[in-house]
Amino acid sequence: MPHSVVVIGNFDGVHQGHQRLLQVARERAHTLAEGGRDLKVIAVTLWPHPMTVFAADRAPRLLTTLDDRLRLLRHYGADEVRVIQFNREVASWSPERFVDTMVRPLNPAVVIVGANFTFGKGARGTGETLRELSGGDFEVQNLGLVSVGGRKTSSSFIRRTLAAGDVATAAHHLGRTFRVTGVVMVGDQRGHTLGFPTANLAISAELATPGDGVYAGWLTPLDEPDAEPLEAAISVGTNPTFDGVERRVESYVVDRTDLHLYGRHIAVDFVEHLRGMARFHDIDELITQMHSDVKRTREVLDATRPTAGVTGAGIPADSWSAQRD
Ligand SMILES: Cc1cc2nc3c(=O)[nH]c(=O)nc-3n(C[C@H](O)[C@H](O)[C@H](O)COP(=O)(O)O)c2cc1C
Ligand SMILES: Nc1ncnc2c1ncn2[C@@H]1O[C@H](COP(=O)(O)OP(=O)(O)O)[C@@H](O)[C@H]1O
Repeated sequence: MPHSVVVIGNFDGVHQGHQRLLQVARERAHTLAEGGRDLKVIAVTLWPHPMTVFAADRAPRLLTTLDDRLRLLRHYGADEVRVIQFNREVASWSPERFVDTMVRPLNPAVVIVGANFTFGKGARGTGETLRELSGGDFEVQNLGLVSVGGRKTSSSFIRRTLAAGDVATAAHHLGRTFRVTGVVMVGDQRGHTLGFPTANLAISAELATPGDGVYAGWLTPLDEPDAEPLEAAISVGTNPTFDGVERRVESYVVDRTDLHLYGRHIAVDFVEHLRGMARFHDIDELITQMHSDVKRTREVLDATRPTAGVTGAGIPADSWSAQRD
């Protein structure tokens, strides 16, 4: 069996730190080429998130689905992804057993992990443990955490910035805009009356969503090959003006009246936070505010327009949540 380059992690969000790991893995795979061929880069990831197994009520809302995680890991450099189904049994493995079962069979020449990586029972194993357990059979490369704008990139930091509505900072750490996907649901049928029809997505209990507020972003139909991202003013919340109870992501595609989006699979990419969600006592005030949101949306997006063939998230359409239906 030829050697491989292995990267291990949760990889939630496949953020800039994860991307760096994959980039270094690709470089090593090239330098260590055997018989004129780069070694295979294998990403090993855990699913579900370990916290789901130990304290489901404290499990984080994830930045992407498993499906998108796999797609993104491949996009950023993995040739192959191995998913370890995480459960109490796997969690109880000693670091030795973890390495013997999950790492050695991949015949790594080098294993690359991030500085905050832990594994094995009680998360006792670290990069250093991995090095001791290698017995010199493979090299262990322990990478420092990537920082963006003076803050260390981590999935939990990105989750916090999203919860606070700071989608621009989340995007800097993700290396692309934060994206929510889903099938357009029927809402309260009020949007058309207000002059702002919105494509509504239900909010998943398992996945992260930006905090309540109004955002500028992009709506991309995923079930239409080569669909261009459309400018959108996005509202996240319960529509407090109308005493709504259900939290939703509602996107108004700027200046379009010809869209039929019910039942369509779409992606919504968040570019910038415009304001907090407000409760208006007069509907005309809401409408006036929405006009100004749309104006601001145009200004923000004109400055960040993605290039052709690239999704609103800033990466090629076929690498990211593409045409799944
Ligand atoms: C750009 C934008 C801004 C919005 N801002 C608010 C707001 O501040 N307060 C509020 O209650 N609803 C807000 N909404 C949500 C509207 O109330 C909602 O889209 C409307 O009630 C239509 O709901 P429906 O899609 O279920 O028919 C906003 C929607 C958009 C598109
Ligand atoms: N510019 C647009 N942006 C978003 N959706 C639009 C637009 N134009 C038409 N639509 C369609 O209108 C529907 C939303 O209408 P709306 O009155 O807001 O009802 P709902 O309460 O179901 O959201 C969307 O699902 C979509 O099919």
